[in-house]
Amino acid sequence: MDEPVQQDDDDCPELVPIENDKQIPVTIITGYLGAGKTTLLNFILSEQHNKRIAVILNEFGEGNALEKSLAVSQAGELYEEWLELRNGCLCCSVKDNGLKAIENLMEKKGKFDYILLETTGLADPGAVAAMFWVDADLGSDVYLDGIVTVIDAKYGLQVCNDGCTWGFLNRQIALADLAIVNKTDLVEQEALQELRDTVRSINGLVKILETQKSRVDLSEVLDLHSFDSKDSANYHSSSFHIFLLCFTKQSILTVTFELDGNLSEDVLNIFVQNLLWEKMFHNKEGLPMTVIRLKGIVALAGKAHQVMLQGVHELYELNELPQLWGDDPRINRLVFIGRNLDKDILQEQFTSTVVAQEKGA
Ligand SMILES: Nc1nc2c(ncn2[C@@H]2O[C@H](COP(=O)(O)OP(=O)(O)OP(=O)(O)O)[C@@H](O)[C@H]2O)c(=O)[nH]1
Ligand SMILES: [Zn+2]
Repeated sequence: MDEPVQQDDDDCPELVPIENDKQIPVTIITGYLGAGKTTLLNFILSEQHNKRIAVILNEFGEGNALEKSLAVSQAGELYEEWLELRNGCLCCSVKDNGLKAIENLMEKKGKFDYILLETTGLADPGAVAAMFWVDADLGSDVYLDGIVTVIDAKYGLQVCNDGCTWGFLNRQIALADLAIVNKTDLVEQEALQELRDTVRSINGLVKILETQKSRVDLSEVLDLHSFDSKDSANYHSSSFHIFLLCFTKQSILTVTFELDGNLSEDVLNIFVQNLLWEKMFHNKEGLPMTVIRLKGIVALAGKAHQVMLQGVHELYELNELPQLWGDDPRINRLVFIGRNLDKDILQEQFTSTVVAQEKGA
């Protein structure tokens, strides 16, 4: 039976929305820096699903413009809203921004029937998920369908065992309904088994899938209804309570800069290898800069297309994008996330090696 529809007195008749009392499922996609979240999101969007899917990206640091352009360039005409985290501390900032983003989405309700929310690699999914619980009490238009945590098969264990970052991934695994162990092409069976055991030891209930390029069967990811029963709701909200404790990002910093001009691919490779492999650059305290995640759009000499730079720990790749520079200024935009980063030194190194060499050539 239909519930009586409540209407405001001052509603103009023609503005009354088409009745749509169906709640929209939200899947939270979480996982450490560079694990393959955006790859999963793009894979879901490109698969046959007969759903109109909205995407919300959760932002860490200052790399907004770049994150946006990366998402747009990869996923084409998807609809986006942005969650911005000013200081990187989710529990302090996600709630208001998050609800606002959802409200904005709600205004466009009817245009889509599923929401995918990618959190930053340093997000506490508990804080993000709790946002939906709060709202659920108020009779929300959305419901949390499930939390999916993407884990890097190569670097997952390293992160798990590293005291500094231990917390992020463990929280992400602890709260997951589904764990996707991605990048299985980069590891041997033995390492994979060790990772599986670690995931299982953190979360005894989680379903574990193994993927390359985050290719999953959509039925394993969407419409999980993980939180449907009251019992599981109670179980989860009590864990949210624990995970909502405020924690800082410790020494992980984001550095972004933009520089115009064409870069030589060879010299760029040398810079990236010096940074990621040789750990050649140091901050003012003399500590080596360690990059966990590197992203960029670069203009390579002689190339009409934009080129995307992607790095995760020591691995990196350069890929030509479909986008042409055209009349746009050829500006290189770079985002570095890691420890002991110093913007001035990094930018100066980049300029003196990559940009200067190119100019001198
Ligand atoms: N070798 C290999 N690389 C992969 C695989 N899946 C994704 N990648 C690469 O890993 C890098 C990071 O992928 P993203 O999907 O951007 O990772 P993310 O988790 O969204 O990254 P952040 O949002 O920055 O935390 C990209 O260069 C991908 O091409 C995989 O199965 N194997
Ligand atoms: Zn991403």
